Amino acid sequence: MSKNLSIVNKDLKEERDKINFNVEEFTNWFYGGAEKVKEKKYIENYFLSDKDLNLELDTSYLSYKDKYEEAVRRSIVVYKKLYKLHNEMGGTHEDFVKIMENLRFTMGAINPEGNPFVLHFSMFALTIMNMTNDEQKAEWLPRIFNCNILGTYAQTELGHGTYIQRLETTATYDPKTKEFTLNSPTLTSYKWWPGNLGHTVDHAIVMAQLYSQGKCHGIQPFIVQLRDSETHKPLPGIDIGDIGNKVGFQTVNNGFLGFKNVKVPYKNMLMKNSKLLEDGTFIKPKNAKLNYGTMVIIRVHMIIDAACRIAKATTIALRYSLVRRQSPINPNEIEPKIIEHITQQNKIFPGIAKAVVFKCMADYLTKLHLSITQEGNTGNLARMPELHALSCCLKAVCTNEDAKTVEVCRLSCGGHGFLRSAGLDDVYRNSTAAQTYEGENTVMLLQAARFLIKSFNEARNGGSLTEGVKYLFDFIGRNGKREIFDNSINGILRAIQAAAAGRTYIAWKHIEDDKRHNSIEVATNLAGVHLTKAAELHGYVCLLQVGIEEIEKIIRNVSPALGLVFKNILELFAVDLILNKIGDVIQHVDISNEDIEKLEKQMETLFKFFRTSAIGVVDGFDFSDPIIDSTLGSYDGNVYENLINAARKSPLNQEDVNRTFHLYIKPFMKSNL
Ligand SMILES: CCCCCCCC(=O)SCCNC(=O)CCNC(=O)[C@H](O)C(C)(C)COP(=O)(O)OP(=O)(O)OC[C@H]1O[C@@H](n2cnc3c(N)ncnc32)[C@H](O)[C@@H]1OP(=O)(O)O
Ligand SMILES: Cc1cc2nc3c(=O)[nH]c(=O)nc-3n(C[C@H](O)[C@H](O)[C@H](O)COP(=O)(O)OP(=O)(O)OC[C@H]3O[C@@H](n4cnc5c(N)ncnc54)[C@H](O)[C@@H]3O)c2cc1C
Repeated sequence: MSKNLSIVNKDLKEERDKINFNVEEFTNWFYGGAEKVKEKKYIENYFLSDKDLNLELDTSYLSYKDKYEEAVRRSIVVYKKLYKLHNEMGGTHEDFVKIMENLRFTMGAINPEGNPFVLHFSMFALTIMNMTNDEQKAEWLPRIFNCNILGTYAQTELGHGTYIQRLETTATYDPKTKEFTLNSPTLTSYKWWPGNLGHTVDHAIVMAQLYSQGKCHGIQPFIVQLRDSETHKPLPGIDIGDIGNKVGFQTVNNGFLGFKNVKVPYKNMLMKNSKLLEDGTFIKPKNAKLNYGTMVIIRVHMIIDAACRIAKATTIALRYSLVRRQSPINPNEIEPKIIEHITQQNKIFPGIAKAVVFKCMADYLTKLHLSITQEGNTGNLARMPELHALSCCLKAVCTNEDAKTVEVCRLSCGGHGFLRSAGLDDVYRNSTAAQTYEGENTVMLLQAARFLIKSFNEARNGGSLTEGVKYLFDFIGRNGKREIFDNSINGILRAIQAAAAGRTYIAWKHIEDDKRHNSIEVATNLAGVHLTKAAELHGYVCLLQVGIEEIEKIIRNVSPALGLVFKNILELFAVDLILNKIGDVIQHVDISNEDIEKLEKQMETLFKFFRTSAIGVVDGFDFSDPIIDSTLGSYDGNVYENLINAARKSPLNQEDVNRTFHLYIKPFMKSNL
C-alpha cells in the first residue's frame, strides 16, 4: 500500500491498530496474488512518478478545449512509456495485457474525466482481434498495436443506439470496382457518441447495413479510414466532429460522423463471421449475433469496473467517517466519529460487501466468457445465449448498484462530499455513464428476461435448464406453495430465488393472458415492468449464488482471521439484499414479521462485527493516494488540511481582489440603483 509520509490522523491510526486480520492477505486476494500486487504497484509507480505528466495541474479548472488537449498530451506521455515498459518486460502479448490491466486505475488518476484513446485499446482492437479473418489480422493488428493508426467503434447513430438492427448507415457493394460505398442517407443515420471519434482517431470500425446484389444483409462491421494520415484532415465525404459538453466523460472526445459516397475497399469488411464473396454473394454467419461479440466482452469487463468504483467510493466514505466527528450520541460525551451513527454504517458497510461480491462475480464471469469463447472457436455456439443473458443482466444490476452506492457514499460525506476535491464526482459520472453505454440498462434487463421466460417455458415442459436458472424447477415443483423461509445464507438464497422465480411466473402469466388479445410482442411489452423486475431479481440470485460459492472457496484458502471477515462480508451482502427486496420476498416466501425483525437485528450484529474490520478491508483495496485522488479519502486521513490546501489552489484565490469588483460590483454598489 502506498502511504504518504505525513503523520496519520490519530483517530484513523487508532482504527488501524484494532484491525484483527492481515490486510496484505486481503489485498493479495483482491488482485489475484502477491505477484500481481507487486506488478500493480510497480506499474502504477512507473507511470505516476513521471514528472512530464504534470499531475500537479488540477485539470478540473480548465476549459473544455484545454481539458481535452491536456488529456491527449498526458495520454501520449503514458503510451510512450507503456511501449518502453513493454519492451523492458519482454515484449509478449501477455506483458502488454498485464500493463493495460493495471493502467485501468492509473489512467483514471491521470485523466480523471476520461481517456481520449480508450476505444483504440478496447473496442477497436478487440473487434479486429475477434471479427477478422487471418489475412485481415495480419494487415491490421501490427498497425493497431504500434499505434500507426488509431481507431474507435462507431455503431450508435443519432436515431438508434439500442435497436441496432435499424441502423441507417449503408455500405453498398459494387463487384465491378470491388468497393463499398458508405452513405449516411438521413440526419438520424449520423454516427453519434463513439468515444475518441471527434478529433482523436483516424480510423473506425463502422457498423453499416450491407447492400449487395440489390438486397440488404443486415449490419456488418467495416474498417474505415476517416482522416488523412499526415494532415489529420477529414477525408473527402467525411463529416466529423465532437458532440459537445456532456454530464461526464469530458475528455473522451465522443464524436459524430456522416458519410457521403465514401469508398471502402472490399478487404475492409470484417469477414470472420459473415462473408461476402468478391462477386457480391453473401454468406450468412452461423449465428447472426456473432457480430455483437465485442459488446459482450465489454459488458463482462464492466462488472470489475463497477466493483472497483464502489471500492474507491467506499474507501473515501469510510476513511472520512472515521476522522469526522459530529453530533454526540450521548449528550454528555464528546462528539463521536460519525461512523458511530448506525445509519452511517448502514450507508457504507453494505457497499463494501458489494465491492467484494461483485469482484467474485467478475472473476466467475471472466472464466465463463473464456470457456464459452473457446467452445465458440470450435464451432459450438450453444451457450452463447446463456452468456448474452447473464452478461446483460449483470451489466445492468451491477452498474445500477454502482451508481446508487457511489451516490450514497457522496451523501455520507455531507457537504464536503459535494466538493470536487472529495473525488466522488468523477466516480459517480463514470458509474452513471456505465448505466447507459454498452446497452441501456432497462434494455439489458429485458434481454435477460427473454432468456428467463424461455427457461420458464422449458421448465414447465419438463425440458432441461442451464445451471443458473435451475431454481425455476423448484418454483414449479412447489406447485403454488410458498417457499418456507429459514434464516441461513442458503435460506436467504432460496428466498431470493423464490422471489425471482415468482416474478418470472407473474411476467409469464401476464404475457400468456395478454396473448389472447394481442400479439406476443405486444403482450411482452405490456409485461415489461414485471420482466425487468424478474431479471433484476435473477441478477441478485446470480450474485448471491456465486458469492456463496466463491467465498466458501476463499475461506478454505485464507487464514482463519481473514476467513471470518469474508464470512461477515457475505452475510452483510445477503441480509442487506433480502431486506431491500423484502416486498418481492413476502409475495412468494412464507416469512413472518418475527423473521424480518430477526434479519434486522442480524444486520445490527453484523455491523458491530464489521466495525473493526471495515478499515482493513478498504485499506486492502489498496488504492494509493494519487489513484484515490481525494481530500477526504487519503491514507493519512488529514482531511481538514487537505481541504484547505485544495481550496487555496482555486484559481480565484490566486489574487486578493478579482477584476469583476472594479468592473461590475463596485459601480453597481455605488450606483444607488
Ligand atoms: C471501454 C470503455 C468505453 C466503452 C464505451 C461504450 C461503447 C458503446 O456503448 S458501444 C455501443 C453499445 N451498444 C449497445 O450495447 C446496443 C444495445 N443493443 C443490443 O445489443 C441489441 O440491439 C439488442 C441485444 C438489445 C437486441 O438485438 P436484436 O438484434 O434486435 O435482437 P432481438 O431481435 O431482440 O433478439 C434477441 C435475440 O438475439 C439474441 N442475442 C442478442 N444479442 C446477442 C449476443 N450478443 N449474443 C448472443 N445472442 C444474442 C438473444 O439471446 C435473443 O435470442 P432469442 O430470440 O432466441 O430470444
Ligand atoms: C458515455 C457514453 C459513451 C458511449 N460510447 C459509445 C461508443 O464508443 N460507440 C458507440 O457506438 N456508442 C456509444 N455510446 C452509445 C450507447 O451505447 C447508447 O447510447 C446506448 O446503447 C443506449 O442507446 P440509446 O442512446 O439509443 O437509448 P434509447 O434506446 O433511445 O433509450 C431511451 C429510453 O428508451 C428506452 N427503450 C429503448 N428501447 C427499448 C425497448 N426495446 N424496451 C424498453 N425500453 C426501451 C430505454 O430504456 C431508455 O429509457 C455511448 C453512450 C454514452 C452515454
